Amino acid sequence: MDATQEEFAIRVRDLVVGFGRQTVLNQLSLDVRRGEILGLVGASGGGKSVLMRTIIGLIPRQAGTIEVMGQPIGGRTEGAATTWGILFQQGALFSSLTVRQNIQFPLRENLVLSQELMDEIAIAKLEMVGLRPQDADKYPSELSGGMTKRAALARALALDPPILFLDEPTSGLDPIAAGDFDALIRTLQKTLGLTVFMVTHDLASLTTVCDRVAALADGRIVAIGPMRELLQSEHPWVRAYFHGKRSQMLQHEMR
Ligand SMILES: Nc1ncnc2c1ncn2[C@@H]1O[C@H](COP(=O)(O)OP(=O)(O)OP(=O)(O)O)[C@@H](O)[C@H]1O
Repeated sequence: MDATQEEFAIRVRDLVVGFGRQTVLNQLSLDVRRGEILGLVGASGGGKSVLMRTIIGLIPRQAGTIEVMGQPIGGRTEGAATTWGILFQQGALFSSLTVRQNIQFPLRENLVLSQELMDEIAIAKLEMVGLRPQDADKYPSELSGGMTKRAALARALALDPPILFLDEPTSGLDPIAAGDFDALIRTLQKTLGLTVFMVTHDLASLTTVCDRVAALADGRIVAIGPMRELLQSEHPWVRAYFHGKRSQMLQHEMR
């Protein structure tokens, strides 16, 4: 592995993705450094989820290259979605399975382990995300929003992935639960050395946990850097996003 491969967890070059006549990502390039938490912002419908799903290998691309942990991602990467840690915005857990069974799902799909070992792993992952062992037997309908996110995170961590992909992880949580979840992500990133790729609209998350923020507009990354640099960006969409009335109000509150 050369030095560049060691430095970057994800490298995207000249990526083109579209559906029918619509081009969603147009010659997009992006580097995610190993061990960083990168926040991705962009207009609604701008292509954030499409970018994440294309990197994971769930959506085919029309052009460009993608490397994850030094490995080129093919047009159709099978299995990546189960071996990397992914927290989708919706459909986080299988409703007919208990929390324990949900966490064990990727283990069963990818490994051959004894039930005893799988039970031990499930409890260890639950503790890692701040849930109690007795939560293992609950069904998703018996969990609060915050607990659901944590259980989904435990499942995402089941196979000890080097990268976590999070799609709006704090959406639907109250500010306290969202803050707790951000703190958890930060702790996991530090203790496990994870790289985190996070799509979010949450200004508090962007400010408090992201090492860098990338802004997606017109199908490309138009600005990338620490939040203080993004706030200085001259790009019209980035300015409108961070200096619009709502953002200003929040930033003022956060001071
Ligand atoms: N499977 C698909 N087939 C056709 N069009 C799609 C598909 N997935 C996404 N799109 C289109 O691609 C565009 C980008 O969608 P995407 O979900 O990535 O937006 P987003 O930036 O994540 O938005 P939001 O912040 O609202 O979640 C939209 O116009 C959407 O309709």
